[in-house]
Amino acid sequence: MTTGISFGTDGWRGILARDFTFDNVALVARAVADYIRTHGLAERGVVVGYDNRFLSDQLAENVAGVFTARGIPVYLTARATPTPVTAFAIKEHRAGGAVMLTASHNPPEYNGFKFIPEYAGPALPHITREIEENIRRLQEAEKTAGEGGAISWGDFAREEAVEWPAGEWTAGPAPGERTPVARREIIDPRPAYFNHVQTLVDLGAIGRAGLKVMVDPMYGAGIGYLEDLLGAHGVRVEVIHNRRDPLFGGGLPEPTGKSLGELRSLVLERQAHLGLALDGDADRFGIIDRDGSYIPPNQFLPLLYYHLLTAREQRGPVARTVATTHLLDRLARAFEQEVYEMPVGFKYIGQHMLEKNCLLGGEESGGLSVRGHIPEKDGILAGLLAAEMVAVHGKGLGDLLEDIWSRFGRLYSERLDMHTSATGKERVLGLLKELNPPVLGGLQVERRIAVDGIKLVLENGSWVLVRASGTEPLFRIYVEANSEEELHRLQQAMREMLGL
Ligand SMILES: O=P(O)(O)OC[C@H]1O[C@H](O)[C@H](O)[C@@H](O)[C@@H]1O
Repeated sequence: MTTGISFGTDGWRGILARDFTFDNVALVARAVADYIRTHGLAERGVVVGYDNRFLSDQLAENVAGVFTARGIPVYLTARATPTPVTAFAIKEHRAGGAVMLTASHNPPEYNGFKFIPEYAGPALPHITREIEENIRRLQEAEKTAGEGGAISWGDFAREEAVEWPAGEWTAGPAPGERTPVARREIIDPRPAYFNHVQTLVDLGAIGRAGLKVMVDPMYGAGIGYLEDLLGAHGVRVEVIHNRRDPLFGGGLPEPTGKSLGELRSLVLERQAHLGLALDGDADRFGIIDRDGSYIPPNQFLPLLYYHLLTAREQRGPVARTVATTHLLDRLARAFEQEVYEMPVGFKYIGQHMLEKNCLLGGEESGGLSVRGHIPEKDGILAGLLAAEMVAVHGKGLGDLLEDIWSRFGRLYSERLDMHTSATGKERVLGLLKELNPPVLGGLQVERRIAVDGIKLVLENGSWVLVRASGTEPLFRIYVEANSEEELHRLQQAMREMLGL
C-alpha cells in the first residue's frame, strides 16, 4: 500500500523500487492530472521532462501515458532535459504545467517528481498541498475498490501507460465518465531555450574575449548545453563527464567544492579562464575560478548582482533565502535597492521575482535566476553569466571578488550538515522552538527570525541559522561571520547549544 508520499522543499523524492515505484509515480501523475483538470488547464497540455537517472526515461513514459489517458495532451522531451529547460518549454508551448522526473543531486538510488505549474517555476506549497490531497483521495478510492474486489492500482498504472491511438476513448477520472485519449508530441526544447538564453547573456562579448572554459555536467541532464552554447560562440571548450552514468562515476552530481576536483585540475592544466559545472538536472551551478579555487554561491551571487548593477547598469531588488549571504544586502543598500528574505526553496524566490520584478534571485545552495528569465533556478544561465563577467571585466572571478570585498567588506560563510537519528531530530526540533539566547559566542543577539528554522542575527551583523532540511534527513547550521575565527566560534557555540 502506498503511504507517505509528500512534496518536500522541491518535489517528491524517494528511493527507487522501495517508494519510487512505477505504481506510485503513476498515482502522483493522476493526482497532478486531477489538479490540471480542476484548474481548467487540461486543454493546454503538460510538458514531461526527465533527467539521466536510472529509469527516468521510462518513468516519464509512464507519466505521459497517465496524462494522455486522461485527456491531457503531452509534450514529452525527446531526451534527458534540464529542469529549467523543461520549465521553459511550458512557456514555449503555452502548456498548463510540466512534470520533471529527477532527484536532482541526490544519490543514485533516488529518483524524484517535480511539478512545475503554468508560471514555469517550482510549485508553491498551496499547489503541492492540493496535489497531496488528491493523492490521499485516490488512495482511499483505490482501497475501497480493492475491498470490492476491483482491479488494483497496479493494473490501472499499467493500463494507462499504454499509448492509445488518438480518437480512442478510455475511462475518465470520475466513474462512468468517458474521456478522449489525448495526443502525445515528442519535442526538442533546446532550440527555443537557446534562443531565449541569448537574450539574457552577452554571448557576443563572451565570444570576442577568446575564453577557454572547462565544463562538467556531472553525467547529468545538462550534457550538451553549456558546451554547445559556448562552443557555438567561439569559446574553446573541453567537457568531462558528458555521458550518461546513472551511478554518477561513484560520486554525487552535486557541484560543490568537494566534488569538483577533476574540473579544478583540468582548469589548472589547460590554463582555462573558468570551470563551469551543473548538478544532475542542471538547475544548480558550480564555478571554478582560473586559479582552481571554488567560488561558492554565497560569493558568486554578490559578484553577479554587482555586475548587473555596475557593468550592465541595471536596477532592481534582490530576493534571497534566509540562508544566503548578507553581502547581497550591503550591495543593495549601497545602490538603494530592496532585499527580500525568503524561506529556503527556490519556489519562494521565484514567486518574489515575479511579484517584485527582482533583478536577481538566488540562494546559498546554488540556485539563481535573473529578471527576464523564468522564475526557476538555472545552472546553465548561471554558468553563462559567469563567463560574461569574466569576458566583460577581463579579470578572473577571484580578482573581481577582491574588488567587492575592498569596497563592501568580506564575509565568511559556511554550512554544516548534521545527521541525527529520528529521536535526535525530535529533540533538536524541541530545542529549536525554545531557542532564544541573549548572547551567542560572546556577541549580543539582536534579532530572532523564525521564517524557516531559527536565525539569530548578532550585534555585529554576523548570523547563525539552524533548520531541518526538506530534502535530506539532517539539520543544517549556516553561519556568516566577519572572520574565520568568529565563524568557527559561532559554529561551536550553536552546536553546543543544540547538542549537535
Ligand atoms: O535545505 P533543503 O531543504 O534540503 O533544500 C535545499 C535545496 O533543495 C532544492 O534543491 C530546492 O530547489 C532548493 O531551493 C533548496 O535550497
